[in-house]
Amino acid sequence: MNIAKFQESMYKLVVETSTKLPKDVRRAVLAAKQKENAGTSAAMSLDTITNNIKMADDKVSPICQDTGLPTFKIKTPVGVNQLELKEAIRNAIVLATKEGKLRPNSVNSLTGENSGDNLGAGVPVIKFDQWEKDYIDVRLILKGGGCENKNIQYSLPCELEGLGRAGRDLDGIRKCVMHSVYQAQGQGCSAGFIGVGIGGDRSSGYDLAKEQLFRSVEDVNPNEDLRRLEEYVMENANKLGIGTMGFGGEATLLGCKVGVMNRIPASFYVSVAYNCWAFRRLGVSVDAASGEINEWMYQDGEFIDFAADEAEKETAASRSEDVITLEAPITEEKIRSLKVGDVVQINGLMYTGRDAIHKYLSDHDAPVDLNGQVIYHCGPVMLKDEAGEWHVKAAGPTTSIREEPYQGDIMKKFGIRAVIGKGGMGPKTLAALEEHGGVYLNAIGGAAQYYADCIKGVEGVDLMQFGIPEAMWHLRVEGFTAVVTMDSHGNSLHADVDKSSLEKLAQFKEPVFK
Ligand SMILES: O=C(O)C[C@H](O)C(=O)O
Ligand code: SF4
Repeated sequence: MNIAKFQESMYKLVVETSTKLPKDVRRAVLAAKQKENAGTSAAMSLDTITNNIKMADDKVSPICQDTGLPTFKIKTPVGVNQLELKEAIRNAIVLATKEGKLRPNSVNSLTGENSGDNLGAGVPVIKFDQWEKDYIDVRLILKGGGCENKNIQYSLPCELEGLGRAGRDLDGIRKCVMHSVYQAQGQGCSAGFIGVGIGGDRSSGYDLAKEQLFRSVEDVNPNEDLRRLEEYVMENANKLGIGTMGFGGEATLLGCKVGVMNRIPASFYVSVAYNCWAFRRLGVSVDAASGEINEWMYQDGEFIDFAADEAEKETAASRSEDVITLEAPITEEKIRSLKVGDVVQINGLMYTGRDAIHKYLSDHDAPVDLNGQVIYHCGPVMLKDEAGEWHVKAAGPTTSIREEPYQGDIMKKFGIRAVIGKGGMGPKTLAALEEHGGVYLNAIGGAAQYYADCIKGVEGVDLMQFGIPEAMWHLRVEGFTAVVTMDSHGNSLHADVDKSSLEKLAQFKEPVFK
């Protein structure tokens, strides 16, 4: 085996997976776009998403800033040295991180230290199997944290909100799968894809669910019951009205793949792996002697370019005359004039802050004056040039709900007027927005290239001890578009969509599969 060539092939696989969505996924995104109603927030989000896909293609830059937990599944002919392959993959990952194709994403779970190169205990995940064929099959998935957090495992029988009892049969499974889409709301950057694993134990059930994400979006399940289930879920989950980013709308689910394995008598698990629209998984077959790529997987059929009429166009929102401009410091009066549904464009400074910063700010002073300022829930991909200047390579929003325990208190403590993130926040933050005069702005999750393009300068950074994604970056932006989804008058689009989708979920209570 030419191991240097193999390493080069793995580097190509990593870069391609991070920067270019596969053909089957692109077709699913296009189909969603075609059924969304023009002029809605969901349609605007899909425009931003397709612009972003195109920008990532052109710049060979990460589609989304979150590299996820890189997971490789490899099949080798008998006799291939797997240790050697592992080392080559680790080298390829380090190189791709250095070049800004991946975000340094490997964090010591006890100390919080970011290794900086995407290596660390158990990371990346590399799983081997042997087979009788004479070539190597390597599949890679980069599944981000926001959608990973929306995975769910059901133990049957159980009671499900909206759907009642789910028993140990196909109809109980159907209810779990419908519920899994409801509970994700927009937080995993819907419209998403789900892999479902029926049976196994808690760990093999999730493995089976994730395995389904390696199927082509367009394949047909050879098991007749599972085919019916997949089709049922695709048809009906899209009636829940959750829509892209949870803004409400027609496209909630882009793919559903179900697999089954045996279980033991006492356990009956249904495990669901949720993947965002930025469904980055690819595969290659590699020649076992030369180490070269023979073939790319998931790349049959038509390539949707999202080009020409889309890429050059600004988003629907930024063309609209109703866009409200915000520039920090923002007054309370201005914030109180905003209401749910307003589209805003931010110019000027904003500060990133996510998990580590929120915890830090809850019991420390802020390193900068945050009065009237904007906090962006974002962990960007950053690169330093030779002159020591920082550049933003990808910078979409992160899931805001993780900051729910801190957000309201921090806004009041420091006088912050606006927070930007995705997926919305809960009742504690909503109450604080009303009391203090604050607003929650929902940016388009995964649109890391689109937002990186709005960032015109990096003016500083604080708290670098938390690592690149968690530091407080001072960003100068222009035309940064987001939607008001929680205002200072007690309104939350997220609470409304949750409520209406729960009502819709209840339509699916009656048995379907006998
Ligand atoms: O870590 C991130 O950048 C974001 C994460 O993928 C998320 O969806 O919240
Ligand atoms: S930010 Fe959204 S698109 Fe990116 S990995 Fe997280 S869930 Fe996926």
